[in-house]
Amino acid sequence: MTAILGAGISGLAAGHYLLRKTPNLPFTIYEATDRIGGWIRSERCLEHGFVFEAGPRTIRPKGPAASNTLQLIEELGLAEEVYSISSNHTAARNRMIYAKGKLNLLPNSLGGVLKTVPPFTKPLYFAAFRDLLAGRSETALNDESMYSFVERRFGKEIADYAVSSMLCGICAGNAKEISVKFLMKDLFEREQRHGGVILGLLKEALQNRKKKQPQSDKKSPRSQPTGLAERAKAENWSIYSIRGGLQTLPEMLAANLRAKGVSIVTGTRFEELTFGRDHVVLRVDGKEQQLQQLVSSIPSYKLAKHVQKQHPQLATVLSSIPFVDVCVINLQYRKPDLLKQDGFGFLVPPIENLPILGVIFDSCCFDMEDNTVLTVMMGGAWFEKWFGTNPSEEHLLEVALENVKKILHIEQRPDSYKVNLLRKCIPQYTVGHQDRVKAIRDYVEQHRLPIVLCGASYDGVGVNDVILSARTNVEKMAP
Ligand SMILES: Cc1cc2nc3c(=O)[nH]c(=O)nc-3n(C[C@H](O)[C@H](O)[C@H](O)COP(=O)(O)OP(=O)(O)OC[C@H]3O[C@@H](n4cnc5c(N)ncnc54)[C@H](O)[C@@H]3O)c2cc1C
Ligand SMILES: C=Cc1c2[nH]c(c1C)Cc1[nH]c(c(CCC(=O)O)c1C)Cc1[nH]c(c(C)c1CCC(=O)O)Cc1[nH]c(c(C)c1C=C)C2
Repeated sequence: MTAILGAGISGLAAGHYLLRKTPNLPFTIYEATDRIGGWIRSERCLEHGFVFEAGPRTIRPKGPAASNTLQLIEELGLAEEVYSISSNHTAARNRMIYAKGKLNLLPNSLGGVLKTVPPFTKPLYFAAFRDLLAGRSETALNDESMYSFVERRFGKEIADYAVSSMLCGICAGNAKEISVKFLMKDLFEREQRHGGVILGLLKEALQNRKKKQPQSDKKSPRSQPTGLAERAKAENWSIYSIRGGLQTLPEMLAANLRAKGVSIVTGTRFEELTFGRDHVVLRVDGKEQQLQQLVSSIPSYKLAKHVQKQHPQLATVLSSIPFVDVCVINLQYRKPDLLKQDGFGFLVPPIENLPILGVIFDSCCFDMEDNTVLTVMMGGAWFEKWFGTNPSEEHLLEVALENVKKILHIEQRPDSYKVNLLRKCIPQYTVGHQDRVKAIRDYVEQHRLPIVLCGASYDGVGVNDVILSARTNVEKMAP
């Protein structure tokens, strides 16, 4: 017997891959809340034709992890429900940052890199020169913060405006705390190896030319694009979602699993986890079950509580991965075209010292009939600084509306809104994260604990990453 803890997207994906690996092995998925999907939550207003997404709304189609998600979508028969946004759509081209009192379009072409574009005071290619001239870091580093790496190599402006905003828009995190390996592992390793990022890129390009080895020879079977991934490439998708909201994806996964006999139990809490030799005992709602293996897709800090008694050392590392709170406020105005500028939305760099992280222009990305729909995101690494520990919904809404008025000049009240306070929703891959995850997995292996870990706490925070994390870790399980 096997069980999966958590029915967020990673737990459900783990179920999908487990069923494929061992079709005759019975298993149950236990979910603590009364719904499936975890942070993926779409509230559909059929009457007025719009969707409020409380969590993720778009998925990236490029790269091996992305191809894996597209393959899953095809396997679930959802290919025709995909809603794609091509790279030349305004929602893909226009990403903005609010800085120095106005919205600034980020460069999306080579031309933009050659000119001086506000809020930057020099053309962006200057940053490449800076890296070439900066030389090697004085001491070899194992890890450092994203901010410190980018400031050292490319300068303070790039660190303050480009990288700090990008991190807000991916993990609601502080670039001064997040590990450079979270998004720039390759660049960091190039610097450590070659003494510079651009220098490393140039040297490697030369070496590759000498070897004349076609890249395609090196691809693993998993990264070979299949049907939908080929279509995404041919149609030049920038991002995509699913009609009716992203929640369709976990819903279809769950329906598919249930149709094949998998039991998904919601509203249940497992009380105790006891590891024995080659088995694990799970106590759920007063009943004990002996399992050969367990897949945990729940957040690391929650798992920590359950292993604390038997494995305090493991619990300490698990609970050392920090998480932040994000407030997501959806706003709907029953009037189209309230926005003066089309685009995906804007981010606010922390140096601006404003209480919002950014705003997504949902109705520019997706067809929302005659509505303007926006999502304001607030908090993250700065949640307590701005909102204390227990802010009221009214206060959060007023802060969001004040900033929408100030930045987007929308003065009217929304026709409908939803305030979602998502506690501990995004793990922070702070400096040392890679070593922490290695320590966790080494401990599990050395103590032969029959548990497999997947989900956002370990191998990446995007939807693609957590689905791939589920697949990779389930495929590694003993038969
Ligand atoms: C505001 C926001 C915006 C985002 N935007 C994007 C985006 O645009 N694109 C993108 O790719 N990604 C985005 N993400 C990230 C993505 O949504 C998450 O990484 C992903 O949904 C995490 O899935 P998961 O299954 O690992 O974890 P979760 O969704 O946290 O699922 C874990 C499940 O385990 C359950 N659980 C917890 N404890 C127990 C227990 N003791 N017993 C049983 N069950 C338990 C929980 O209730 C939950 O259902 C965003 C995330 C947030 C919060
Ligand atoms: C302001 C808060 C957040 C916004 N989105 C997220 C948060 C926390 C979460 C999120 N967004 C993206 C990912 C990663 C997906 C992946 O890599 O698989 C996550 C976890 C995608 C993303 N969104 C923005 C950027 C620059 C990225 C990186 C990938 C890409 O280029 O698509 C921009 C962006 N995010 C938010 C806003 C307001 C925004 C504005 C331009 C909100």
